[in-house]
Amino acid sequence: MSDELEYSRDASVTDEHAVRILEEKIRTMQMEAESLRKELNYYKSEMEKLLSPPLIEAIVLDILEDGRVVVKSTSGPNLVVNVSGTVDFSSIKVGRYVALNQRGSAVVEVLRDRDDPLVRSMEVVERPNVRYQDIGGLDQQIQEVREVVELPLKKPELFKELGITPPKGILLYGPPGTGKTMLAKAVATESNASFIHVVASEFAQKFVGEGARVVRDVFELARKKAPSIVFIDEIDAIGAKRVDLGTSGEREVQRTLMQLLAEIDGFQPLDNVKIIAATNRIDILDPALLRPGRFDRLIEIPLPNIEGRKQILRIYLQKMKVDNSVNVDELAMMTEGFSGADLRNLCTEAGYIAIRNDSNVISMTHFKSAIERLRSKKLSKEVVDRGEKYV
Ligand SMILES: Nc1ncnc2c1ncn2[C@@H]1O[C@H](COP(=O)(O)OP(=O)(O)OP(=O)(O)O)[C@@H](O)[C@H]1O
Repeated sequence: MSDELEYSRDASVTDEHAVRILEEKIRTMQMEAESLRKELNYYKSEMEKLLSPPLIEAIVLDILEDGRVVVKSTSGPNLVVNVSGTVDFSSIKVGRYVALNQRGSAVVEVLRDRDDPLVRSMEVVERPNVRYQDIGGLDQQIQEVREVVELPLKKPELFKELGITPPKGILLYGPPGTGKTMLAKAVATESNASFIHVVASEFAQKFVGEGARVVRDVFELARKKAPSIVFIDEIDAIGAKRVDLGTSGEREVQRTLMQLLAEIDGFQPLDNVKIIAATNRIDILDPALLRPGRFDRLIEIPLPNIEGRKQILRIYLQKMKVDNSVNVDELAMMTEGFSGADLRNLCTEAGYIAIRNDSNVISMTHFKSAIERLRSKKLSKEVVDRGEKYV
């Protein structure tokens, strides 16, 4: 091969390499340009936001037939305004917060519904459908709740006549999954009362700065829906013993608790609103909650004993297709330490095992496998709860 040929091959390899490098550079720069373009758009839109005039917040009071609405601006008079064509008219409702343009002449935006989070963490059931007979192993507790909640709601005159005051609030305490919520719902059903279910831990978290207002709203609703039962689950989230109130979060929880106490104190024992609270941690509750006239009737809802477990199992088994091998007494003996919720899960699990085994009826063998499975699940959960899990 001549020197000349060798040189020209070398030159063409070098050129190819240079082209590849240049192409790579172009690609990188194109990507940079794209990202700079995005950044530019972001800053442009931020600048627009800063320069745009502020809107006026208002609440809708009425919707007129001609398509205009009456609003009350949060700091001013009532106004009759038009609704901008960009707004979905069907989303405008009385009581909804909207934004008016700067001149205050038209609704230009419908704002997030303020009540949304409240509604989400508060369930209102006009008539729950849990009955006393759906609850197993709590006969004595049911009896007590009937006397102190159901009877005063149904027959207040009886108490007036005899001159006795029933408790305004009762506290159900005991381990998770033992039927506290069920019991509260059942009293509401049997007393023909509305059931307002609030989870205290949720509103302590969700309503930063608004806990006290939410408590007020809950009780206002309870009065409107009376006869009613306000069920406050996990009350320890707002009713734990006072800590040193160093942080604003602690002060907030404290304000929520004070409002709750004020609401309870505002009721008369024979008003047709009753408060049932529930906790797994009675040991940490603020004694202020347990003073006479507040939650002064404490009812323990323990894990079911063997008789209780039999009763609960019977409730669930009667709805299931089981064969003759299934022995309730034996199952109750094998499930020491199980809560009502665990027993319900056991029945469901046994059903799944039967399905997996192509069986159209549930047998004792299915139950035994389900117990094994649930026991090991419970065990690993306990380990995790105690923080003993190795990672
Ligand atoms: N005593 C019981 N009888 C029948 N079913 C029960 C019983 N206890 C619990 N269950 C079943 O377990 C489910 C959960 O129970 P529930 O919510 O009432 O427990 P809880 O004590 O309120 O628990 P938590 O403290 O976790 O809120 C119920 O919906 C029901 O299916």
